[in-house]
Amino acid sequence: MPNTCLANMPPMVQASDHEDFFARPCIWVNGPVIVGAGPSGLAVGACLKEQGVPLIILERANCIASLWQNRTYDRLKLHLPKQFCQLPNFPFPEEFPEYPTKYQFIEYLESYAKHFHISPNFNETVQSAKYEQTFGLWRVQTTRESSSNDPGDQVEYICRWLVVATGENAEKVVPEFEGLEEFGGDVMHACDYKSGESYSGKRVLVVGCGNSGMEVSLDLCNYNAEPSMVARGPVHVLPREVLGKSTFEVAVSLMKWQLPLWSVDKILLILARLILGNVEKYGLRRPSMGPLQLKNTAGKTPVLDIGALQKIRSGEIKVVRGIKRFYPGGVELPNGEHLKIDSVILATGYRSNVPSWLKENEFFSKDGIPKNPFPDGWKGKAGLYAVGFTRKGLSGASLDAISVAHDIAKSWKEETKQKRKSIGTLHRRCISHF
Ligand SMILES: Cc1cc2nc3c(=O)[nH]c(=O)nc-3n(C[C@H](O)[C@H](O)[C@H](O)COP(=O)(O)OP(=O)(O)OC[C@H]3O[C@@H](n4cnc5c(N)ncnc54)[C@H](O)[C@@H]3O)c2cc1C
Ligand SMILES: NC(=O)C1=CN([C@@H]2O[C@H](COP(=O)(O)OP(=O)(O)OC[C@H]3O[C@@H](n4cnc5c(N)ncnc54)[C@H](OP(=O)(O)O)[C@@H]3O)[C@@H](O)[C@H]2O)C=CC1
Ligand SMILES: O=C(O)C(=O)Cc1c[nH]c2ccccc12
Repeated sequence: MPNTCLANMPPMVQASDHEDFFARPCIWVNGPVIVGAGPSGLAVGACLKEQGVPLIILERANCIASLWQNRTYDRLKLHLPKQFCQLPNFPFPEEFPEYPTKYQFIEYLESYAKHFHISPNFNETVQSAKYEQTFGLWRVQTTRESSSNDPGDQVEYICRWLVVATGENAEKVVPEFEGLEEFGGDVMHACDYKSGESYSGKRVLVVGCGNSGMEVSLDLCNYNAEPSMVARGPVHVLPREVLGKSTFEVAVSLMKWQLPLWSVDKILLILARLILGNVEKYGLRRPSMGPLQLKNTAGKTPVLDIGALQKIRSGEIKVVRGIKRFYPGGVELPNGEHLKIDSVILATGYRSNVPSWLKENEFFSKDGIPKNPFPDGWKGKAGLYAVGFTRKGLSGASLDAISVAHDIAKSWKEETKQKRKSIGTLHRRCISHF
């Protein structure tokens, strides 16, 4: 851990917090604290290291990229071409296919961390982060777990810069449904789904028709299960490729020509209609706003079809309009129809967890996403930064990481030069308290 020191009571302690401070060891970090070791945390860590800035990364899981390692299904592949998914200053290996598998992506991220000598503090969950105006410093409180039945050590970090890299998909969304407790079959969220192997011959209700709902339904078909997919609201389905070129790349090229977003959307929808036909006749209603505008404004990702639509056309995936209530062994739909089902998979999406731990409400909205949209959502006040909340996937995270690291490096260099003396004093006080 670079440039840190331990103390059990730093000088900026406030009266009301005395009890807390005595209980927690306190660690001074001469550089930013980064929360989260997913692609965003790794990318900003790498960019900071390149500029000689010391940092620490706190990660609640026991590995890097825990979303990819622990919360995704076996057959997942990146659905944007690899050039849009690589992190700064370290390309994908040439032999990787255009759409790397999740295992290849994880391998890439592991070598990324190794290349930049990034070693996060694992099993350490940030419980709260608060700016102390009086001292101009952040207090970041964590729980460190050494085993699953360990209540955990409480630790506090003090730093000048805080980088939030906990992701747009930090927590699963689990809606409530009438009667689900009485249903009796197994119910899981898509983040716990690995493969359709154990569902062979089973009738499965997949709730949600985003990329997860579509791909889980497709995977279930491939294992001879019988999925019914709930498409409650409208959804954009686009082909992953247009005449052999990725649809995403086509959109990016059109935007480089300075075409307005709505006209790029129009072109994408015409291409989708030519390639996929009218998907509305299968129960997949299109939103009134175009796919890219909807992604930018509401964060709703269009489905990039990798084969589910063919299974919908053939009737192997049944599309249903909604859920009225569950009962033992079945579900009633809003039109009064009843389906017998064995299992339920909730592909109902994810949310940010920032409001649960960051004590701040100016920069982040109540949904835990920066209030200012891309490209202005990476810098808050008082040394607060966000990486990976752009609604632009991995390419947005990389752009944020470069901006954030550049900005922190600049002020770190200025402030450490100026404040070497006062930090030295704090250092000595920390050490003297140890
Ligand atoms: C199934 C799936 C497939 C996807 N495919 C693509 C794709 O092909 N292309 C693309 O561009 N995007 C894709 N995405 C979007 C995805 O969010 C990004 O690719 C990427 O994972 C975002 O990286 P991140 O580091 O911002 O967030 P995450 O990968 O979610 O990493 C955040 C990390 O923060 C940690 N964390 C959270 N809270 C705390 C806390 N309080 N204390 C400490 N640590 C904490 C988490 O454990 C996690 O490891 C996909 C998302 C999903 C769910
Ligand atoms: N291969 C890949 O790269 C993949 C990428 N991903 C990405 O992961 C992210 C998350 O995707 P995903 O998990 O699909 O989540 P999304 O948020 O995209 O989709 C959630 C779905 O659940 C539905 N839903 C939510 N609540 C209810 C409810 N109470 N009743 C009925 N339906 C409900 C939503 O419907 P409504 O619209 O009506 O609210 C929507 O269809 C996206 O960015 C996606 O692109 C996911 C899988 C694969
Ligand atoms: O797959 C995801 O979740 C992404 O966020 C990738 C992505 C970023 N911008 C897009 C626009 C259209 C489709 C996917 C994406």
